[in-house]
Amino acid sequence: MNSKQKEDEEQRRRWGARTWSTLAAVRSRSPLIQCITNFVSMDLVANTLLSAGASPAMLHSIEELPDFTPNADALCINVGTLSAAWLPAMKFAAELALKAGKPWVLDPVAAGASKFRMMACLELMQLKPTVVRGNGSEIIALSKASTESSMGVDSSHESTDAVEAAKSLAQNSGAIVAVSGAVDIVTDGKQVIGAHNGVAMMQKITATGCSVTALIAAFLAVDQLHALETTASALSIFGIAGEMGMDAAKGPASLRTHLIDSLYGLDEAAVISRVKIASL
Ligand SMILES: Nc1ncnc2c1ncn2[C@@H]1O[C@H](COP(=O)(O)OP(=O)(O)O)[C@@H](O)[C@H]1O
Ligand SMILES: Cc1ncsc1CCOP(=O)(O)O
Ligand SMILES: [Mg+2]
Repeated sequence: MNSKQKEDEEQRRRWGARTWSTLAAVRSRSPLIQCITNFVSMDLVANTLLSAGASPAMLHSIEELPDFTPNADALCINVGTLSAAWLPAMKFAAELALKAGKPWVLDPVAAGASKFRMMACLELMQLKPTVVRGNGSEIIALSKASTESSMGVDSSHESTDAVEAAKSLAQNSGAIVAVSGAVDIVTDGKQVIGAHNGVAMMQKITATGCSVTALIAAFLAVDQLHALETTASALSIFGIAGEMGMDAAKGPASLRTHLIDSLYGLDEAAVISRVKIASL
């Protein structure tokens, strides 16, 4: 190997060791992750968190938040099935998490679909999420605060189309911004990291994006001081579970099952050998 190849291999090994260490911490500490998420995603999000070793709680009534949110280890807010009835609780939970010094993550599902949804996402962004994770179209729409594309939940952009939008959103909000896709992009507005794990069929399972956002919350619960790197590790782990699940899957339904099983069974050797994270 030449010196560049040796350096790349050393960087890849360091990422593998870091990623495994964070997953091992989630498994040993089983952080309590409060999820205010959409109806479609609740099952897969909860099972993703359980299989990673975390403890999910899908709790969204405003009456319970003062007792519960400050004691959770992280909060995940997802606007997938947003309604005016749910928005006050989302905002109150974010305020409580912020006040308690707990990490919280936002999944701006279909942010550009309507003015109401965009307004809700912008108001939630004001409450300082640690990380925002969306697909390319969602991050571009949010960065421009635009509903002109009036999109659904699926992306019509590649993640690489959204790098500048993600950097701008990170600079303006102070959040780490992650854009999922064939390569998952993570940025703090300056540094840009790429996580190259996963399989395309993951897009054909509803709520995989929601689930990886919740997994980011679980990883932040054990290491919020390195949010940029921790987010890249979570994205890589979920992608590796997809890759290993794909070896046994026949289509999206069986991939959903095998992804959960693979996430549950990940060991150090698989993680160290499969992690593909690098600075872009
Ligand atoms: N073409 C692809 N190749 C590999 N992994 C992908 C691809 N597209 C999406 N993924 C993975 O699937 C998951 C869901 O991503 P995505 O579909 O972009 O989010 P959303 O469901 O919010 O639209 C992420 O973990 C992402 O890394
Ligand atoms: C189909 C749908 N509609 C509202 S939320 C949702 C699930 C979106 O999940 P993901 O963003 O992970 O694809
Ligand atoms: Mg999504």
